[in-house]
Amino acid sequence: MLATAAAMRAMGARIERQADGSWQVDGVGVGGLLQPATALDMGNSGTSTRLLMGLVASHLITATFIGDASLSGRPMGRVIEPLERMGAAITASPGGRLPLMLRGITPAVPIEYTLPIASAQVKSAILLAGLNTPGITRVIEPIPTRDHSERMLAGFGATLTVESSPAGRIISIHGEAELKPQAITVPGDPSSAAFWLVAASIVPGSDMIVRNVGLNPTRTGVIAALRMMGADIVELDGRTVGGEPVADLRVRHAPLTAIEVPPDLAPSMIDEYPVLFVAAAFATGRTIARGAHELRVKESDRIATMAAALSACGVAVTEHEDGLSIDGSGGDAIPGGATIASKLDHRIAMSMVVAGLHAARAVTIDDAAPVATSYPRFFMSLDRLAGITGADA
Ligand SMILES: O=C(O)C1=C[C@@H](OP(=O)(O)O)[C@@H](O)[C@H](O)C1
Ligand SMILES: C=C(OP(=O)(O)O)C(=O)O
Repeated sequence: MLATAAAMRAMGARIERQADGSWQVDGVGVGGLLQPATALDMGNSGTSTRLLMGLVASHLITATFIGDASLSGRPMGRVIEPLERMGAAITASPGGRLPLMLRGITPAVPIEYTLPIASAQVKSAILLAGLNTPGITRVIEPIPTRDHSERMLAGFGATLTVESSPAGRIISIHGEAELKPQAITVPGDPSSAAFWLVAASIVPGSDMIVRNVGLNPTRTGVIAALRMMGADIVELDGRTVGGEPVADLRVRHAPLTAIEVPPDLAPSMIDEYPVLFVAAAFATGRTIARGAHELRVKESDRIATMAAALSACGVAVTEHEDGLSIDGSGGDAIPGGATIASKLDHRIAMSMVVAGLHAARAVTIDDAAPVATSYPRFFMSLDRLAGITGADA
């Protein structure tokens, strides 16, 4: 969030954090990002990088995108290819990686693009480029991915249509519409909630309510998988917030049973595999999760990193090219007693903290700073759950 705000400011947008914690953005209008920005430091965030590349692509801006060691190793070819088709000129480091320089163009060329991989980031990058592109820019997604961008763009008044077809979902955006300012309440992130759902499921005696969890159906794969394993998760007070379904979730400790995780859940739980692997480490039997090759190109190689982390804690893990098989403890504490390399990956750090909540010996994370990437208050919430006085969540 902070990296995105800084990058947007560098391009002329006025973005301020308010005293009540909300963000105020004074828009410059579609097409109005006029200031050339030299280096945009995107920190650790692939989403921010890929979406901003899309936004810049249809503006007369030349920007250099840089990031930390993790982000600099991640593939950007997936957005470079469609954005070049729209007319942007992009010079990337070998392998289509950061640092890269992107020269946007106005007017850009509208394209029709079928996503070769299920990626909401690629879809959103193209739609954002399409906002300032004359004509209709179209994305076809054979496998549905999270649809927050479509909901948000429609809510801001973009002319956007979504149709189903035999080829998949077709999302069309008509360029050059003016967007209307809005006040938006952002629901709680289901990816962050997943840590507490697993924590309560594995720690005996737990009974927890996680408030304000976004339950967009394109994001709820982890809840479906945990329920298949026997997790006791109940939705309370279902409502709509910011155009998204939201509920409070009550989760109680429950014995978990191993499953074969259906591969078609992958797009709706891609960021939750690390913590699902932790749940599997406490289940009875062997959990098999395959079809999640995309995990290899996240903040770290999440298949290899989680295999190493769980093995170090005494869990029997078999690594596959596209996932893991994990033999669970049957609900007992895992041995623990290891220092985990989080590899600049927030989800690894938080997942292994959760694993440490029911371990015979301490689980130590070598570097917990990356947690701030997606959940700066994670440790405050944890302290509050543990009843540590003065904690705030
Ligand atoms: O659109 C988004 O905000 C995201 C989409 C996902 O990436 P892909 O859809 O590219 O897999 C996800 O892994 C990432 O953490 C956030
Ligand atoms: C936030 C995440 O990813 P990205 O860096 O791709 O935005 C994530 O994978 O959890």
